[in-house]
Amino acid sequence: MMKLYVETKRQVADCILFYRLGDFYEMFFDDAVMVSQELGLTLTGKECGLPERAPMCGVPHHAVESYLNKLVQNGHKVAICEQVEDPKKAVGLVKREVVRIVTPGTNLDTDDLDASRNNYLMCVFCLGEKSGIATVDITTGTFLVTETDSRRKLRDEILRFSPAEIICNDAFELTGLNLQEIKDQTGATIFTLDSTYFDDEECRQSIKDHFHVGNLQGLGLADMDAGVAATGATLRYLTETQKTKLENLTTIEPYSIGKYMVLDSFTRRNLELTETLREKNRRGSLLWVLDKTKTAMGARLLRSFLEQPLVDSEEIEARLTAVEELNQNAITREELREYLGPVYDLERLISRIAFMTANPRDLIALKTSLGMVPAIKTALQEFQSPLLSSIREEIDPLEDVCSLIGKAIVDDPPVAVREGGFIREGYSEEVDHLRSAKTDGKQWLADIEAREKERTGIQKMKIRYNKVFGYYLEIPNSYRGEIPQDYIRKQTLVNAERYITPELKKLEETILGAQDRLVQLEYDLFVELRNKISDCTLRIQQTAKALAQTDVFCSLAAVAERNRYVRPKINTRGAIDIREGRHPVVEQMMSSGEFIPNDTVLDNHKNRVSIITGPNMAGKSTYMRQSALIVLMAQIGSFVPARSADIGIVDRIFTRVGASDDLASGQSTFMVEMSEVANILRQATKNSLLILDEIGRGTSTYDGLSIAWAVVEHVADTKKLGAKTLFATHYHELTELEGKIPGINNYCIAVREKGDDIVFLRKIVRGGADKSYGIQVAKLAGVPDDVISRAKELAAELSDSDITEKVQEITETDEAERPKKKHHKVDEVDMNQMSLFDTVSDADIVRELMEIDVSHLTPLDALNTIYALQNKMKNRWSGA
Ligand SMILES: Nc1ncnc2c1ncn2[C@@H]1O[C@H](COP(=O)(O)OP(=O)(O)OP(=O)(O)O)[C@@H](O)[C@H]1O
Repeated sequence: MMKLYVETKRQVADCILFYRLGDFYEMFFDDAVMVSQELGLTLTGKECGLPERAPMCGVPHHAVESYLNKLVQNGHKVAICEQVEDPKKAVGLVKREVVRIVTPGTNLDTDDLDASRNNYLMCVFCLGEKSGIATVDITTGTFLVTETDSRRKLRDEILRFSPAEIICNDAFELTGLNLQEIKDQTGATIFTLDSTYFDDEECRQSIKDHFHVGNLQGLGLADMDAGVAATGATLRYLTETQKTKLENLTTIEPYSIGKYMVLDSFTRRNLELTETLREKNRRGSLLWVLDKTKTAMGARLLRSFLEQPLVDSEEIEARLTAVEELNQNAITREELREYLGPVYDLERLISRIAFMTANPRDLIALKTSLGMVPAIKTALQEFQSPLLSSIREEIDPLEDVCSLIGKAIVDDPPVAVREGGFIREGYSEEVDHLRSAKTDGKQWLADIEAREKERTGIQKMKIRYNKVFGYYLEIPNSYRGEIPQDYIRKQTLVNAERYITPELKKLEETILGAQDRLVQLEYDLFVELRNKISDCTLRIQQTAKALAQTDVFCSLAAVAERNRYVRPKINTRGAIDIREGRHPVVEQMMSSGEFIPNDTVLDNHKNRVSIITGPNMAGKSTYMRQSALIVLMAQIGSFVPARSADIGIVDRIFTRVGASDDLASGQSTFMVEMSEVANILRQATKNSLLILDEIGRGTSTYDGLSIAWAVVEHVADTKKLGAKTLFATHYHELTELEGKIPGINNYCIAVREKGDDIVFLRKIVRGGADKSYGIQVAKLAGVPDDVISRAKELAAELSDSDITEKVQEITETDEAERPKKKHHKVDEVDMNQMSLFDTVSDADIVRELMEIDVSHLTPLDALNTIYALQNKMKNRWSGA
């Protein structure tokens, strides 16, 4: 046995080998040591003909999937070796072979996967500057392919898909991409394949064979040499690991990277698109606000919308029109959402069917889901927009498949296909007969006994059973002369004789073999049915896709209605004009008070760069992120949180927000900040939107200010970059640039001084703030009083020698040429806003206090809320 094991292990040297022996899967040698360490299993030894016993550990076969999943999640490949029938030998003879290889990107055990995200395997083929990227999710049948000439875009694509596994040629490691960063950010395991996987001719042939086409033109792959290599290698890798036909990969979708807005991983993270920056929670992300989908397919599609906003105005408008129609016809939309409720994950179900791992319950889930499809298709008739009409066209009611399952499988079947008991009565005569044999057998025997008594007149005959003869007729010796000729004598006892008849033996066979035959027959019928459904994979996949889209657009429309979003206008002039915009997440997370809306005006001319100043905690970051999120939402086809919004399409959004240490890569906070800045300045175009928050704060004041200054000059200069930019800073000196460089405007977030304290007004106004109020905010945060007083003393001393003078030297220009700077005394701004605070009553304040959901407040929000309430109270009593 050990010899066979060692031979098998040699074939799958890069895998952990799970070797089935009886009811256990066993591992030996290094595999055993590694698995025992990673899974905490006991390590024992086995005689192997060597002086030392072979290290060994094992897992019971019924629990193998969970052990296997853990290993795969840890980045291992696992090969399963089992006994299979040997077609070359006589029936019943078996051989051992590897039946399946499970890897992180090819794990089919969907129960252990997050339904709201894809499990991608990505194949990267690099040749010179070019890379072909094939991305596949075998649990859903998604298969995408693209090419790029840019390393940066390759990295962005990898990070965008966040694959569980990357397979590549050896040139990938030479691309200069930071593989550790890729592994850290995606959690992907990277395996390098040998060059034979990427052989051009073989790749072309395997693609043609798989998709049953004569040439690659029809698949859209004709001009994609690198894409073809990546696709061909993917098909070979999947065939080798799955050891079966890849029936659910029915289509391949070539796409161009330029079709989508570029969002690098920092931006996705900083804007908290799918999870929050710190806790990595879904709650608090944009996805959390927008995802009111009813199906797992819809949830996955919406996530991919967020990760790849569009740049084509027609496509964006088409989505917006669909959302608008669903928004206006709320009754039918809610009807649709109700119909979508019972729809299971059709994409994953059909993959399980194609890979022959689906059980009877999966088929019932499919039937339940398909049962909703005709109603969804009918409801969609109410909508006329081109996108919703084409979605309706794509939906196949699949009534044939639904009724086939309905006729064949009972409504509440057992999970295990080997237990039987799931074929519906009336579907197969034989099944019905075998079932009756089990339950009606006794009656059949009684009927025979009665009939034979009648026929022979032997009233004392009895049908009995023993293990030696099975069923027999026992007749007392006194009737010996009346025994019919067709009775076959089997045994003579002292007082009686035992007989059998052909009829009795046949019945015995039926009764005794019924259970085994029934289970086998039900299994065969199930496999036949599963294969029939598998033939409909493409139809089911197309319908699933259409249902996922319906779900996403309904969700966007429902969220728009619930949160009072408006349809944005889309323009290609590059002008962004958001009136009374709100932060989609912060406004949902607020447990008390109202979110204060703000305007954003940016264009490619007079309003290119906004320098935003204001105290800490004033709301600068919130304002900048909300502007970026509104642009992004518009470009995925969503309504936006604003009174009105005119959005000039941007090709990229870049953010540099806050300080983030990257200790793992040995980089300091400032180093990380500067590499992000460098990346932005190199990658951004004049059609990009830049969100730069406190550039340069991670170093000394002079250096920081100089860097921030130079960056502003660079982004504002149309000869250099000229990108639309929101730039928040505590360097008030930067406000000097307004009027000096065209396109730069100062804004500040207003606060009001109240004695020694400040009131946050959250309103953005033109002009620069003239004070930073850092000490007041420190006081708010609970810094001890003596430290605060000392800080005030020092601030008074330092103000005389502050760097403003220095800056004025640098910026010395003809004052007459400069437009008058609009420095606001914050006390003067927005008095309307302030009166809001002054007119509340005690009862209002108490009510507001009572309504606070303390369990959902962060400490900072709590502090803010208490402070706001306290101020209202102070205002009231000082006014009284
Ligand atoms: N428009 C608004 N309406 C209501 N609350 C707001 C608004 N803007 C911001 N806030 C609240 O103020 C808090 C602080 O905002 P934010 O972090 O944007 O301030 P900041 O000016 O960037 O601070 P810092 O300079 O210290 O980074 C937010 O957590 C949010 O709860």
